[in-house]
Amino acid sequence: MDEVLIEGLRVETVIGVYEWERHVQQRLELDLELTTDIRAAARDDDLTHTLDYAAICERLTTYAADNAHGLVETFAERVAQLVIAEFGVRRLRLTVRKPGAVASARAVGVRIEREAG
Ligand SMILES: Nc1nc2c(c(=O)[nH]1)N=C([C@H](O)[C@@H](O)CO)CN2
Repeated sequence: MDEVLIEGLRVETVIGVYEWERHVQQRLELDLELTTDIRAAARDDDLTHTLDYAAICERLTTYAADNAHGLVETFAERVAQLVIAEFGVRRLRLTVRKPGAVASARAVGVRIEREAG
């Protein structure tokens, strides 16, 4: 099966388990691998037959700006379910990185795989 890719999407959001983190915006970086079949889009050269990665990036940026979470795990799960529900994605792999959370690490985060249904 084919995949539509989004790599290194930077979003600003309220995220963290500590009290001070409830009052600041922090950056998360998202990678998504979205399983789909691109053959109809390629055959007809038609965006409406595939996943519009620009539309998904815009939606996730808005979601992050409008919602607060404690754990990166919670953010990842909500984003995965949103992408499945709103964009009709059947299967995805999502990596969420929180750069700067641990000074001695380039980034920390989670990676999940989810399927519709
Ligand atoms: N597995 C996780 N561990 C930690 C998280 C998290 O979301 N998932 N969060 C924190 C703090 O918010 C930290 O990022 C502040 O620097 C600690 N551990």
